[in-house]
Amino acid sequence: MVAFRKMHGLGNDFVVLDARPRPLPLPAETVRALADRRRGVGCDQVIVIEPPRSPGTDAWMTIRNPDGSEAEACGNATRCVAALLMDEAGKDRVALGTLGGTLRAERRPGGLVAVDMGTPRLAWHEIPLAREMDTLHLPLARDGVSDPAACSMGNPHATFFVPDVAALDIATLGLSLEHDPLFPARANIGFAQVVAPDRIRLRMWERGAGITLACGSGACAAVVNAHRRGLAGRSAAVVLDGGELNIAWGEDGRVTMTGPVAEVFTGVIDLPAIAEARAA
Ligand SMILES: N[C@H](CCC[C@H](N)C(=O)O)C(=O)O
Repeated sequence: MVAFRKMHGLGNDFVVLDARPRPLPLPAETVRALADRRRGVGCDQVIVIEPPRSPGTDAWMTIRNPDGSEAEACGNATRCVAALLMDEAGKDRVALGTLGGTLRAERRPGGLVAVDMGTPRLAWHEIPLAREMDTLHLPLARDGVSDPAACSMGNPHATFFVPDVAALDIATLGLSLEHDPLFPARANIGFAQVVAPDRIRLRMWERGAGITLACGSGACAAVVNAHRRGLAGRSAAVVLDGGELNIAWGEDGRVTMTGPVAEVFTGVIDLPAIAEARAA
């Protein structure tokens, strides 16, 4: 049996496992079973805390999508795991190693957590895209949306700017765009309505997960891409279905994301058993 914590950031929810005491091999079918909202615990991502892999970091964080794929970044989960580690150690700041780089987090008033999400990667091959092009204007369109901007926060993001996010069929658009051949590693798809230079309404289709109530890296990408397009300032409140994140793209090039965290319940689970039961 393995203990887990159920956490979320603005409703973007996670099953958090702790593999620091001992390795926790997670084959794709086990991740899919854990994330299954009817036959498992249910979550948007499975997060595994592992021993640190580089000096100066407190732990390593592995991010798995419900389809079993691994992601390089997860802003909302980073806040949750950072809060967990700070509470555990009685510290006010921690550093987490991820595939997307080292992320430093610290407590903010009101139970909020701020994460330095690093510098966005803006070149076509860093997103990555299938061929050389201007990442500010991608030749991509579907019903009613076109001309997105792209950047990477460690994970790939395309942001479409639209007049009314409520009018879009995100499920249909998102599924098709995530798998467009322009994105050799697929992509997270954001639909952003710039309400004001410091306020963006954002709905997300996440790579490997589908529609989520919030996406931290997606919120960072939306502010970066909006600013690059001259549509917003360097900081903005990003209003997602699940609530608001504060995003600031500093003059130093680094993006800071600030938002809440929540732990809902804990439990124990037999990982091999749920994978077998789901496969039955
Ligand atoms: N689906 C994303 C990972 C989770 C990102 C999101 N939950 C966040 O808060 O950043 C990807 O495959 O890149």
